[in-house]
Amino acid sequence: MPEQILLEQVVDKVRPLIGSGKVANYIPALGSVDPNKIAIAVTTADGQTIGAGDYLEPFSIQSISKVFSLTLALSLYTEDEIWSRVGKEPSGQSFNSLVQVELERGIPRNPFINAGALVIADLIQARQSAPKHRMLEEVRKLSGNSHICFDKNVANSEFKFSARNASIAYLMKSFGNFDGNVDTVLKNYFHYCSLKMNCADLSKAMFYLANRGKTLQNEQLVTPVQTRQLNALLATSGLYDGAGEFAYRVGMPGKSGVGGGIIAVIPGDMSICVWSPELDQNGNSLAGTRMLEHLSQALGRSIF
Ligand SMILES: NC(=O)CC[C@H](N)C(=O)O
Repeated sequence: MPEQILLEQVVDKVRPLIGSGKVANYIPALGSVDPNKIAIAVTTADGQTIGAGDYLEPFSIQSISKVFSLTLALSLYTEDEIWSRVGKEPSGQSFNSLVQVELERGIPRNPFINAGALVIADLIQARQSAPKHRMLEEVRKLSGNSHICFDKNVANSEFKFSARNASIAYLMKSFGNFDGNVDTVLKNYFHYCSLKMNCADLSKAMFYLANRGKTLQNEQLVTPVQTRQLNALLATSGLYDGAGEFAYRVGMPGKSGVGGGIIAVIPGDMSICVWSPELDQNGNSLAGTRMLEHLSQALGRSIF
């Protein structure tokens, strides 16, 4: 199990990499984040959370929310209902690619690229009243932090510059794979992405992925088999077009977001969250990936 001192060493080792990536600015409200922030937090099998760096500072979780929405959809729909509308394969394309949706007739490759997450948000919208509020309640419960909020500024900024995501949704609609009102579903999806959480919150909230589906509060959120399946999808598609490189260097199921956060899991042992806002060319946190690589080497742990 990692000790506090190890987490501090990991942060110190990687800090010099700040300056070699690029903060996402295609969502204008994200562009103003301080690139010098760096953090790691780990929740271990005994339920303890430790952290180093800015691990109590909230950031925009962005696509990490796609893990929460898929988990939620699994509780609302049968497997067939979900997997007839979205695939389970790595995309090999950027996270917001439009061409693949056209070529594959409106069925997104997996639930972690934008097209797939929009289908999942469409499914949630069809079965839940107040989906934004319900998601907020869920993440507050999973992390034990009742102060978690949406960042309205980020959500509105994304909606204002939503041409690409709206195009993806309309293209899927043209193939009959999108039922709801596009603007309504986009607004829900952007709110999920705009959730502000810190590394400690996220490592706690993702604990169920390391604990056979049981949350820190000892609730069975998904079954042990579903947990294994979620981790398999995270290992193959959680880091977009960088999933192979991430598997090679880090060797854990993981999910990144363009806010610079990455969550990762060692099943049975721990859930981890790192944060550093500058991204690599695939849209994954550059120093964040490196922190996970150092941690996995120091612990001698990987799923492979
Ligand atoms: N990779 C990401 O984190 C992308 C999420 C972002 N909200 C988008 O839709 O573009």
